Amino acid sequence: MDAFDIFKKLTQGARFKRNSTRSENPASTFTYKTALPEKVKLEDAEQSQAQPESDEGVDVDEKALTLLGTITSDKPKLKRKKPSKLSNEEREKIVHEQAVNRTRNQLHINVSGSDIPEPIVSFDQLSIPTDLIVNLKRAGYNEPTTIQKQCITVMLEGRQVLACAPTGSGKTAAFVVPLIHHLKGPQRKGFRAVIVCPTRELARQTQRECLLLSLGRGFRIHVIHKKALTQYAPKSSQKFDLLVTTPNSLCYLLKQEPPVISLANVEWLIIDEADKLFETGLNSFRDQMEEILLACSNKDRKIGMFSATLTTFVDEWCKENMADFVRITVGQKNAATDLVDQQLLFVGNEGGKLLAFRDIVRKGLQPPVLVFVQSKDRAQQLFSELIFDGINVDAIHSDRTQTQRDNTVRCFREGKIWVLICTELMARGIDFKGVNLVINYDFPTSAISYIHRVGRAGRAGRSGKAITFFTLEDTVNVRSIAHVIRQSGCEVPEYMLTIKKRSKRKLKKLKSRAPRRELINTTPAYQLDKLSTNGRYVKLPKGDEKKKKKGTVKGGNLK
Ligand SMILES: Nc1ncnc2c1ncn2[C@@H]1O[C@H](COP(=O)(O)OP(=O)(O)OP(=O)(O)O)[C@@H](O)[C@H]1O
Repeated sequence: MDAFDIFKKLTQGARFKRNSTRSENPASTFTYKTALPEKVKLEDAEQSQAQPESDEGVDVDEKALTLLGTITSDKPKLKRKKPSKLSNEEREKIVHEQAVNRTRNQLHINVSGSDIPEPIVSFDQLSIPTDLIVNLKRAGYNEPTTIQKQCITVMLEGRQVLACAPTGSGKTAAFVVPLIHHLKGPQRKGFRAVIVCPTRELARQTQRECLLLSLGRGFRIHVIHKKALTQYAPKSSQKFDLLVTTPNSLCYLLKQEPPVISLANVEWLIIDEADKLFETGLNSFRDQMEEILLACSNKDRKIGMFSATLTTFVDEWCKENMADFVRITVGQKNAATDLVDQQLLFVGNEGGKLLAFRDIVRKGLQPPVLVFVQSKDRAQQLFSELIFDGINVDAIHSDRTQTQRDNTVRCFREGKIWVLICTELMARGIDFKGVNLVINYDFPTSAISYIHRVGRAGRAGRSGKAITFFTLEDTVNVRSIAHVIRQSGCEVPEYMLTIKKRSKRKLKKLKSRAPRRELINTTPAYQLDKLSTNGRYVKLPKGDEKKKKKGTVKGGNLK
């Protein structure tokens, strides 16, 4: 759709006087889009990065930008022929385009870019070798999900993409299938594709999906692990075709003198959870991403950006750095999945949270359940409380060793752990099959964080439930999340939507630092033998310590 089409749509039904400006394309006079810098450099962009969400959870200005983002005044002005002067071929083309647009509307697919291939209905329509189709079916993917319908065709044509689709909607396969198709088979030329993800757990999961969908092709797909970081040899990387990595691990290898890894042959760079990887602030990945982009020095390198939530910065960056890219959005941008029944629960104070949690357990817990807290200390504290409740519970966070993290994830996947307490580490991308319930024990610090947390349930078309606790202190932050919940079709009490807005500065502060909270602890003071100030260690009451040794106390193995 060009500027003229958009102007026509926006002014449908309006009458215009004949005047001297009639020959001009009126859309070109729109000034919604501010001029962009010559080249948006990663480090310059801090200023231009919009808040991921406004007070309402979704950036309204950003929406306007998306709608009008494709309008650029330097586009050649198209002279529209009168319908009567169109050739049959031209008329057929228009009818076809209208049919494709109708299909996209029905699927809630929004695209921008030029010459975008139409969405497929079934995998069989793809011009890819049958072994890939067989692998898809073997994985249980009988029909493409909405994002796959549009994204796979676009990427198969070698086009760069920026794709935003709800959590659990199959974005991974949407980029893995075209990648495998483009890489064809192993070539021993070193890495030709790199997938960057924010956590190692997600990298491992993506590696598994790559292996599953490329079965029979003989690809060597590598995830850099801690041991390999010290033993990595440039020669060994020649054997591999595809690298799935976190920015930290990859940059560690790139920084070695001499560098132990080369990305010069990379043809495709996939940035999963793009908004997270391009975020600014303390411990952000922005600098590493810049290094990685520079290291992928092949001039024909293509980029694919994926996430369930996107920021204006990512959008602007793509416009400036990715030639002829296609933007694909499925459903509403920055919205929570509508497959999850969401509820906000007022619990009064910190003590009320434990009562509410135990009440949920008493009414009947349907595992697997994920419980999100705001810090690793709180994960440990909650674990120490729940371990005596007779629930198979464990906790995962960045202070645990990689082996512990891997074991915990495996046990949770196998159903040996029913309740997994986790931090933001597990909020993005992780696909635990059939999570029935997500509990936000600690209120998320932003609407974006909320969207990803609740998105651990309601995946691949299944339904799920999310309960978010809030205390008196959290009340002022409820509004933005209440709007997200309402937007995804769930009910929220009217008063929550009208709570006084917080200033942008306060929201930004909250996003970077979660509020201080009381320790999670119900042990009476006289039994608190040694509770360290950071609440990390609660000495077990006497009898229980023995029980634990005997293995009669259910629970994980937090150290
Ligand atoms: N075509 C399909 N048919 C059935 N299931 C599918 C299909 N494609 C993907 N899935 C399944 O859907 C689930 C979610 O997929 P995936 O993890 O790729 O979602 P996502 O969109 O990347 O989510 P997130 O935004 O949370 O990272 C996975 O269990 C995957 O196996």
